Parts: sequence; structure tokens; C-alpha cells
Amino acid sequence: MKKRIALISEHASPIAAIGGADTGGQNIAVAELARHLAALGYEIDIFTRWDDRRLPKTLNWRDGIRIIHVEAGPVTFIPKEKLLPYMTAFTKDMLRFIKAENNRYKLIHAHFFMSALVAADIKQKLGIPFIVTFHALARVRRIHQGRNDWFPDEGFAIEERVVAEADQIVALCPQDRDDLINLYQADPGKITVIPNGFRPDEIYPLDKLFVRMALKLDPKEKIILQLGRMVPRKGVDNVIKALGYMRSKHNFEARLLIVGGESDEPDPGITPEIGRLQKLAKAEGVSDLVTFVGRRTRDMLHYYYSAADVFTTTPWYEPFGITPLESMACGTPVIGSNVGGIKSTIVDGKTGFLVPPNDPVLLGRRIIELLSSNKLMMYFKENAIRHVNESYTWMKATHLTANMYERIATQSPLRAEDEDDSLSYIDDSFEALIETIEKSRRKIRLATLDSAQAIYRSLARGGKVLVCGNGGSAAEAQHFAAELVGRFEATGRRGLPVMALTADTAFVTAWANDFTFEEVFARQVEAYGQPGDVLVVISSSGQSPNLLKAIRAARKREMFCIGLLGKEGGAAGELTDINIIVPSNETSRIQEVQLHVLHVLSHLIEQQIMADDQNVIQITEEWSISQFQMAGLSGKTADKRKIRHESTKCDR
Ligand SMILES: O=C(CO)[C@@H](O)[C@H](O)[C@H](O)[C@H](O)COP(=O)(O)O
Ligand SMILES: [Zn+2]
Repeated sequence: MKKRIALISEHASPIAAIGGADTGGQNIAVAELARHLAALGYEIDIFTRWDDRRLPKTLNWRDGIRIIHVEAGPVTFIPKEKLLPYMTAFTKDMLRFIKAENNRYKLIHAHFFMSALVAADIKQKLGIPFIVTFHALARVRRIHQGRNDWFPDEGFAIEERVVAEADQIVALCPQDRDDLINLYQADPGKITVIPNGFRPDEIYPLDKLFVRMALKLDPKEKIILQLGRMVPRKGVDNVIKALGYMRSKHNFEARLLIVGGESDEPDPGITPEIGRLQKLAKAEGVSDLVTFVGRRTRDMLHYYYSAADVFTTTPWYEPFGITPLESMACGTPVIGSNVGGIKSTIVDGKTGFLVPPNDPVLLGRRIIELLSSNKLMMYFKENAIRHVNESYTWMKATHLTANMYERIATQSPLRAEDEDDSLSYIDDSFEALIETIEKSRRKIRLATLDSAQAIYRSLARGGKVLVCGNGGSAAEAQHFAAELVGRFEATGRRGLPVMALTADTAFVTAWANDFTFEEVFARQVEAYGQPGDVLVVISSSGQSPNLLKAIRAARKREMFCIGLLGKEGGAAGELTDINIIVPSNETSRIQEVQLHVLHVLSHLIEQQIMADDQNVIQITEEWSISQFQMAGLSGKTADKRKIRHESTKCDR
């Protein structure tokens, strides 16, 4: 069985279109991680909030990947800042799904703090270890966005809990790791740095002239590209201001293409951020240099990256930033702000430039410096392609992730390679046993009681019990005899004459060796059995010839025969006086229930014998005061056995 992993990404579905306000790097990261894990042989379920009724509850997205749409709040788009109140419902629906499918996830990998809250609650209930990738940390966001961060303050406490309870935390870059340690006191030993990546078969360089023609762009113009989520913190303002600075102070003109938004056509009505930036462009006197492209599908992105001369990304902060990688993968140098993940993915002066996040003048100067030197552009291009292919592919990130999964899985109680199979077997066998016990409880209670009474009656009258069976049943025959000759639960009772016909190895081997195995029990029945004694045969099939012969021999000696059987009783069931037939066809399940029945019989017989002996002592004491003395006998010499016999006669 393949290893099952659950990914939770409460707001960022892998199938959402990229570029909208709430769709960006996390959607891509989850989608790519899932695809590459599936290629490594994992079975992936991605749990994400159901926000569109047109989508099925469970979607078989790709080979080995399902998207499970979780019911949590209204089935419509809700901004991620408003999702926290629905997380309890999310957990409940996810638990329901896991239980309904009887799924055993090796671990859960949660993306973002709300998903991690779900994972932490599920870990508490089901013990499944979990890993978290925060993608963005509340404290960091608050530092950089202040009151423009609309997430509820509960986020801080939730992140602290998650940091403490997660089995492992993925930091996207060294800055992310430092923030986790400094702002959340995360245990450094629990942090693994795994950067995001790009897919070389999806994002690769295209011929600049060709794509400019395809995109109807001027082949000669200098083009600056800005691509990503349309939100203020991405710092597009900075680039527009840089454009203004370049034109006014250096008379240097370049076109700025802005790709992104909520619709394919740029529409300030649908994407207010576009309207805001248009106003800014006007104020900076560069409206004619700024082109809003609108949202584009992922298969078109490398056209835009390849068409540009330089890619700019100057957010105030950026937990990771996938777009600079993609641009470098297309051979387009990047000028990015010296923050978060960007400062570790861009190699300053080798694959592009790093600039402070809010410095349009410096940005403008760097753009001019780069766009004015073909030599520098070529140098950055070559370095960029080599750099990202060496260090930042999704395949590489997935290998690091899978290594971490294996590490966690081997530390957890649900560990190790092929244990899914073993665990399934364990669970199934328990289920089957529970089912057999359930059925048996109803079916064999009366036969069990009758058998206990028959054995007790025989013992009470001075009779004995002979027990036999083969293999596991031979062991149980001896087990039963041991309970009654010795003791089961009670202390201080007399030993009872119960004999396992399997125990005399000298006789059994001699008789089987010299004559026939079929008569090893029958011969002993003939030797020991008396009228009124009981023979108990234990068999799962009821077909063993040596048992059938034993029963026939017992009948001849007017013994009472009890069959503890399975599989509808077999031939033995036809010959005995009482049958306890376990309603199952599986030998092991039959034997397991038979052991329980033998314990129940031991208890019932033992209790009856104890009650009986108590009765005898009382009568003995009464007689010793009255009748024995009158008869001139001492209590000591009273014939207790005789009295016992009398007292049990009237019992039943
Ligand atoms: O314990 C087991 C199987 O669980 C075996 O030893 C099993 O008792 C032997 O195969 C017996 O020979 C089966 O005999 P029976 O139950 O069919 O009379
Ligand atoms: Zn067995």
C-alpha cells in the first residue's frame, strides 16, 4: 500500500486561478508539492475549503491526488482573513471524512496557520503527526503591515500553539527560520528550511522576439515586468514611482507590464488595486508607460517572463516569493527587495540586484544600470538560469520534503515503510473479531449456560470431564483443564477432575505411532470414561476424525458430550448432546471466541462449585450441633461427602 499524506490548505486550493487577491504562491506550492509527491509514490489528499458548489466534494485531480472539499461555512468565496471562525467546522468535516474512509494518514502537512490549527486538533484526536508550513507569519505580517493586516489577533496564539505542537516546521528561507526562532521561540531542531521551487518543464526561457510578437509587444521597447498578486504590500507603487523618477530625472523610458488581477481583462471595478495604481501612475506622469495586462493562466507566464528585460519585485516583505525564481528560470534578471525569501533567492550582483523595499530612486537607478548594459544582462541571465536549476526546482524541494516526512514517520508511533499493510491487517482482524464476538453473544449464550450446568452436574455427582482437541484446540483443552483442576478466579476451592486427553505425550505418541492417530482420544475415553462423565471436544471445523471417534466412544460409555465448535458444527455437531457453535468460518476467530467461552464456562462452574461447597459447610456445621451430637457422632467424623451428595441432589 502507498503512503498516504494529507495536505491541508484551507483557503489556497491548488485548482484556483492564480493572480487573484487570495490566490498566489501558496496555491502553487501546494499544487506542485502534491504533484511531485505523487510522482514519488505518495497518495495525496488535499483538504481545502469548499467555496464553489460546482466543484464535487471529492475530486480525483490527478493520478494519486484527490482534492477533498471540506464543508466549513457558506459554500462561496470568503476572504481568508474571515475564515478563522469556520475552522472548527473544517476540523469536524475533515474528521468525518477520515473516519468514513477509515483513512490512515502517515502524517498531515498543514499550509498556513488555520490549516495548522486543524492539524493540531486532529493530532490530539487521532495521534497523526503534523508538519506545518506557515507561508506567512502573523507577527512578521503585523510588523510590516500594521493595521493593514486584517487577520484576527487570535492568530498569534494559534501560531504559538502550532509551533509548540507541530512535529516539524518548514521554513521557506533562512529569514523565515530566524523569525520562527526569534518571534515564536521555535525549537531550532524542529525547523527544516525547504524553499519553494519552479518546474523546469513549465517555466523555461522562450525566444524574446518570438514571445513579444505573440503577445503583441513592441520588439524594441525596454520592458519591466511586475507579476503576482495585486495587493498593496507587493510594492508595485515603488516600481511606478521608480518609473517616474527614471523619466523625470534621467529621461529614461521603459514600459512596465503589470500582470495579475481578478479578471482576464484589467478592470479596476473588479480589482480596485488596479484603479489605485492607475491613479498613482497618473500622478507620477507615467500612465503611458504602464500597461495593466490582467490575470493570465500559468501556461502563459513564461511568455511574459521571457518577453521582459527585467523583472521587478519590491514588496515590503515577502515570506518566500516564487515569481523571482520563475523569472530567473526564464533567464530574466530580477531586481528584488532585500527582504524575506527574496534576499536569499536572488544573488546580488550575480543573478540580479537586491534593493531596499521602499526606495524608488535606488530601484530606478538599478533598472537603468541593468537595462543599459547588454553585457550585464547576459551575465545575469546565464547565472540566473544555472542558479535556480541547481537549487530551486520543485523536484528538489519535494525530495527534501519527502526526507523530512520519512524522518517524522519513523519517529512517530505510526512509523515505518510497509506498516500501512500491517496496520490494515491489525485493524481488519480486530473488526472481524468484534463482529464474531457480537454475533456469538446472541447465538451461543444459552448453549454456554447449558454446557456449564451439564459439567457442573456431572462434577457435583462425582463425575469427571475429559477434554480434547487438535493443535490450538489441544492447547485450549489443557488450558481449560488447568483452570478447573487448579483455579480460575476463585481462591480456596477444591480441585475439579478435568483431564485433557492431549497431555499424555507418551501415550499419544505411542498410540499414534503403533496404531492410529484417529484413536488417540477414543482409546483414552474408553480407559477413563464412566457413565455420567462429560466429554468436551474442541474443534474449529468439527471434522477431525480423532474427535469424531472420541465422541462415539463416549456415547458408548453413556457419557454426556459437549462440542465447542465453529463452521456450523461439522460432523461433530451431529453427534454431541450440546453444541456451542461459534458463528464464523475463520479458524482464528473461532478459536479466539472459544477461548472466551472456556473462560466463561470456568467461571460459571467455579462459582457453582464454590456456592455448593459453602452450602455443604453450613449443613455440616448445623448437623454438628444437632443431629450429629444426637446421633452420638462428632462433627469431625461426620461424613461430609455424603452430606454434599445429598445437598446437591435437590439443586437441579
Ligand atoms: O491453532 C491452529 C490454527 O489457529 C491450528 O493449530 C489448528 O488448531 C490445527 O490446525 C488443528 O489441527 C485444526 O483442527 P480442527 O480445529 O479443525 O479440529
Ligand atoms: Zn491457533
